[in-house]
Amino acid sequence: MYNHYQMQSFLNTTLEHLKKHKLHPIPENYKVWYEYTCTSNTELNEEIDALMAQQTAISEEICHKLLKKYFVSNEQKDFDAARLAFSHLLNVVISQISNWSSNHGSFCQALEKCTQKLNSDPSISEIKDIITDLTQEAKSMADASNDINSVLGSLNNEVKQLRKDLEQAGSEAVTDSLTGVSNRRGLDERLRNAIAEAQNQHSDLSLIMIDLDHFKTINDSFGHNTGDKVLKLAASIMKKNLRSSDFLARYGGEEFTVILPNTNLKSAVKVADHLRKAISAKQLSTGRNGQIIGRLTISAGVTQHRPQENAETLLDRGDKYMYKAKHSGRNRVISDSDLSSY
Ligand SMILES: Nc1nc2c(ncn2[C@@H]2O[C@H](COP(=O)(O)OP(=O)(O)OP(=O)(O)O)[C@@H](O)[C@H]2O)c(=O)[nH]1
Repeated sequence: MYNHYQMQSFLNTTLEHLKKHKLHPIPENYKVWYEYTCTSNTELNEEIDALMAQQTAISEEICHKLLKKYFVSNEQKDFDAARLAFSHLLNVVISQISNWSSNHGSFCQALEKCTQKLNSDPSISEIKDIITDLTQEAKSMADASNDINSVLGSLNNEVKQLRKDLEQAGSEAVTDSLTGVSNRRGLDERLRNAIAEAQNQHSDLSLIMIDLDHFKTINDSFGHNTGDKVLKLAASIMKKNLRSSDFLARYGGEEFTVILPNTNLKSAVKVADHLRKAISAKQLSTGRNGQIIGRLTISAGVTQHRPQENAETLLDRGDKYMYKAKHSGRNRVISDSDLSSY
């Protein structure tokens, strides 16, 4: 375990490397150079040293390759660790800023002392000394202030940029790149929180599992690109037809999940049926030559959270109802009230 000063020095050195190689301070680049600075991975250090010895510029691309090569075995775990290390080091920067601020405060105190001496009826030679001290203090304070202000300014910008990159990386990690709605990871996080809230507040919580019907036929008949567009369209129709408190996620493939906080089963069934109608209302055609795709339908399983139940059981039950809706002919909604034995 590193102490505060070691971490501080790793931070400075890592940032220097990023600056020297003109790399964006994003978590991935940070991970590579932080590991290099800590010399915790001999092979990585040897490879970077060899590249630098050949005068090879360590570009974003090389950083990405190094990241994949040395940390790919458990990418998610490493990425999370990098995010944690990053957050921790941001706190170190913030504490550095506050240290500098308190130094700045002590310069002001020294100045106040000189003023007090001047007010205590000093002799002419004492006044001369005070004036000399005062001039020196004022000069060094001005110098220090300039230095501190410029360091504070650049550090502040650095921190803001790092935080922005970190937030962006965090939000990318929970967003499905095709549809723009939450991905499975984001869903898991949100569902855990929604269950905890429902349990603490004794409130209702329902869930809808949705699967697009015969989606393979769209891909097979019109191509994968058209399939992708249909997926995006389905997600955007659903998003438009949900309240802002509801949470839509792409569960995977052509399956979506909606979390509905403060919603009982009856209302959730109405929402699912509303989504089903909204999606099938649109006659779809391909963009280029306007070939008719037809109407898209969905099968949905709706279930309400039961006391003490975890996310996995809730999702499983919603999934079972959704498959039941498929097997009962598709384009329909099946819920707890239809299948109480599940
Ligand atoms: N275009 C596209 N297709 C996807 C994506 N993810 C999954 N698919 C396709 O979705 C199709 C799902 O097919 P199936 O599981 O057989 O289901 P289905 O054809 O919708 O039939 P039912 O669910 O039984 O109504 C597969 O062909 C997948 O390749 C994606 O991101 N883009």
